[in-house]
Amino acid sequence: MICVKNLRFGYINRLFIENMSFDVKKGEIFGFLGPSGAGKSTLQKILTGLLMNYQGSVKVNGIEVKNRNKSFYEDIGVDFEFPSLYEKLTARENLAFFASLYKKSLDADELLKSVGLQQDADKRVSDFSKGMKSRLNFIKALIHDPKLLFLDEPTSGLDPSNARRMKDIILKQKALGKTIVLTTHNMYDATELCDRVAFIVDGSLRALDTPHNLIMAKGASTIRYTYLQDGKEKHREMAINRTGEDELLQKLLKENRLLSIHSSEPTLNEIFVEITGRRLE
Ligand SMILES: Nc1ncnc2c1ncn2[C@@H]1O[C@H](COP(=O)(O)OP(=O)(O)OP(=O)(O)O)[C@@H](O)[C@H]1O
Repeated sequence: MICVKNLRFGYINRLFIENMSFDVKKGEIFGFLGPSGAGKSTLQKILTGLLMNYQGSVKVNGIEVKNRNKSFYEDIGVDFEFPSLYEKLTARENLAFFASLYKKSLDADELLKSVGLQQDADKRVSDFSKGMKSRLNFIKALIHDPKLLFLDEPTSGLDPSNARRMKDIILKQKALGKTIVLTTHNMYDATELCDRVAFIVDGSLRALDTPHNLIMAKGASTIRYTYLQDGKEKHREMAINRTGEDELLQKLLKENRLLSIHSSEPTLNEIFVEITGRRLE
């Protein structure tokens, strides 16, 4: 769906992105994960044809982005971080306007309902809260039923229940066969939503794999168990792949003396720090 080869790009004289290559497959949720200023939005802008003076090849839907024409956007939905809505129009009027720019359009009421804005459909956007605007901006990206969605920080600024609603819609879009490219600094979102994530730092791609592989490649998970000894609660921690060698654990299991046992994997955040030497926040 997306094929980037030897991409090079700079805002001024100096190259910011040097020789980056990656593919995004049809039907996957692909995440750019990185700290502020890493280049996530820059990449999104290149992929969506907003920054055209790149070198190398960037093909989206089979089209070299530099040579895009108007129909390029028929199959692309974009929800970038700052809402781009007409404040004097109502939510419904905004959707009708944006739908008129495309050949195809979905039912506006259904979309408004999906993000809990059905009661606010006829209110002016100027009277919307930040979270309401961001939900409307999100369905604006879906109005023409695009095959490919670009989302910039889709859950940022949303309360937990609306963030959940947004993530469910993203997963539903994937189930419909859509390809989704999203940026985030939120490792929980990346772990939950993304089939594959690219770690981006200072305009370069430092790792690219499934969240599970990235986590598992960096050593075994640990287990922590608690038991009673001489009337006192004690605990012990060890690598999950060494449990067979732990005589105490075998003994406690045999004597039914374990009080609790937990496993803990490193988080994607810890892996990010280990690979890139940088924190996500
Ligand atoms: N229009 C521009 N002109 C010059 N430099 C820019 C421009 N836009 C972004 N940059 C620089 O490019 C770098 C990457 O910015 P970008 O917005 O892509 O980062 P990001 O990873 O999306 O950050 P955030 O998570 O804060 O949105 C930063 O150093 C930024 O200052």
